[in-house]
Amino acid sequence: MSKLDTRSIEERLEKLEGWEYKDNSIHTSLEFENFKEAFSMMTRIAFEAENQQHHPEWTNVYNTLNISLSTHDAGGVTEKDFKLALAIEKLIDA
Ligand SMILES: C[C@H](O)[C@H](O)[C@H]1CNC2=NC(N)=NC(=O)C2=N1
Repeated sequence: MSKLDTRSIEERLEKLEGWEYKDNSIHTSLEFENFKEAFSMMTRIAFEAENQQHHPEWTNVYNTLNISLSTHDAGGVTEKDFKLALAIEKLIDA
């Protein structure tokens, strides 16, 4: 999977509300009602990540979740990151 250039990353980001490109990754920040809701969503995302064999870098503090996606093997952002980001958006909207 080859690394996408900045222009194609920005183009794809137009369809992903709340995501931005910085530090060679795409990022989002989510806020939930409480810790249980945040961790429940992390569990759902974890199963999806395992299915895709593509995994987030993330931090959780109480009700907040910060997610960064990049493809380590490619040294940047690839289609794999957008595939996982879209799946995360679907889980959030579900
Ligand atoms: C062999 C295995 O599929 C690879 O190590 C995968 C696992 N999950 C991964 N996740 C992410 N975010 N980037 C990778 O390059 C990556 N590589």
